[in-house]
Amino acid sequence: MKILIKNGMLIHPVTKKLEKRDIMIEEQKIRQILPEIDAGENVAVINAADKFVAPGLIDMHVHLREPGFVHKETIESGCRAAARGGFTTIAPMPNTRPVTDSSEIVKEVISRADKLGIARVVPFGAITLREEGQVLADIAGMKEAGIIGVSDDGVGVQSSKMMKQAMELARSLALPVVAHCEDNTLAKGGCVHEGVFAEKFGLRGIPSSAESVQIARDILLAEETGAHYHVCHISTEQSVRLVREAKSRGQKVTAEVTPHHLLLCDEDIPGPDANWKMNPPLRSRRDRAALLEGLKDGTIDIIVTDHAPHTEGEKKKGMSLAPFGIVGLETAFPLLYTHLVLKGVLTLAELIEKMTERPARLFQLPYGSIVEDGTADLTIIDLKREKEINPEDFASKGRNTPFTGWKVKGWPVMTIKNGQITWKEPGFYMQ
Ligand SMILES: NC(=O)N[C@@H](CC(=O)O)C(=O)O
Ligand SMILES: [Zn+2]
Ligand SMILES: [Zn+2]
Repeated sequence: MKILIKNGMLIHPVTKKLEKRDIMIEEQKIRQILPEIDAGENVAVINAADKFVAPGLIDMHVHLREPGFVHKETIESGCRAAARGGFTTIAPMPNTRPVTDSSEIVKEVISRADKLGIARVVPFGAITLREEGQVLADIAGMKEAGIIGVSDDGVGVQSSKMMKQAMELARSLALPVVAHCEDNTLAKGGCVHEGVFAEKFGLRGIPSSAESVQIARDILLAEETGAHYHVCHISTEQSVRLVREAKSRGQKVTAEVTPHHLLLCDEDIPGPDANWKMNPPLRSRRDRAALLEGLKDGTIDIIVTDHAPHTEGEKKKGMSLAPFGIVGLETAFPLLYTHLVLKGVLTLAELIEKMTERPARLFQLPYGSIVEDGTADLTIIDLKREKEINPEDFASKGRNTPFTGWKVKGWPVMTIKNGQITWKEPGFYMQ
C-alpha cells in the first residue's frame, strides 16, 4: 500500500528549520519528499497539516520483561507502549529470566517481536552468564543471532578483570560495551540518592561515587582495550566530567541519559513513594544541572527511557523494598518537548537528533532520518496538543511513573514503522 503524508512539518537536514513537505511511502521505503505530491490512485492520504513529522524515535534502553516477568510487561505490551510513545526501534536489556545470554534466547526475542511487527526490537546480549559477573556469555554467538551490543544492565560488572575481558572480546566483534555502572561495595543497601531526601526520611543513600568510580575504571579499561564504551543512564556531575574528559582525549566513550534524570532531582521527591524509586536514583539539583549541560555540549550523546515496568503490588512495598525502575516509553517525548524545548534548553532539532539520528549512528542502525529511499519509520506529533499524563491510558502493563498528572504538550498521534501504521491516536484524521 502507498501512503501519502500531506502537509507535515519536517526539520530541514541543513538549516534545521521546519518546512512543510509531503512524503510518499511505498512498501517499506520513503519514495519521495517534496513540497507537493499528488495522491494519484490507490494511495492512503494522511492529513498532517499543523503536525510535526519526525523520524521514528529510537530508544536504546528498555526492559521488555519477556521471558520470565510477563506479569510486569510482555514483548507485545512493551512494543505497543513503544509505538504509542512514537518509537519505532527499541533495544531491550537482557535482564529477563532466563537472562538473554545465549543465541537461542536472542533469536527467540527477535522472532517474537518480528511476528508482532509493532516495533523493531534490536536486543542487547548479556556480558556475563546470567548477569552474574563470573563467566563471559557467548558474545560471538549472540552477535551472529543479532545483538547490537552487550550489557549486564541491572547490575554493574564488579570484577575489573571480567570487564577487561569483555571489552577485548567486544572490541574484536565491533560491539559496544554498554555499562550499568554501580560499585556494589559503595551502593550496598541504598534505595535513593545519598542526599537531602535520604536524610529527611531516614533512608539509606546511594552515593554518587557508586556510579562514577566504575565509570573511571571502565574508561581506563576501554583506553587499554580500544573498546567502544557506552555509559548507561548517566546520573552524576562527576560521571559527566569523566566522559567529557575521555571524549576530549579522542576516546570512543559515549553516554545516555533518561528524561527523569534530566527533569527531576531528589529534592522533588514528594515522599516515600516507590514510583520515584529507580536506579540510578534521582540525584541532587547540581547533578541534574550537570546532566543538562552535558547533554547540550554533546558529552551525553543520546536520550533513552530506561523503561522499567513493575507491578503496582511490587511498587506498594515502599521505598526500601520495592524494585527499582519507572516506565518511560509513553511519556518521554511530550515531557522532554515541554520541559526542554518549550523552555529553551534544547531546540526541537537537537532533541529529535538525540532520540533518532544519534542513537542510530552510535549503534550502526540504518534508521533515524527522513531521506528518500530510506526506511519509512516516521512519527507524526501534535506539538500543540496538551494533555495530562494518566497511567490508566498506558499500553504498557506498567503504571509506575512519577509523572502522573503532569500537563504536557507534544503528543505523538501516529507512528509508522517500515511503512506500516503501528499506532494511531483514535480520531486522528485519515482519508
Ligand atoms: N533502572 C531501573 O531502576 N531498573 C531496571 C534495571 C536497570 O536499568 O538498571 C529494571 O530492570 O527494573
Ligand atoms: Zn541499569
Ligand atoms: Zn535499564
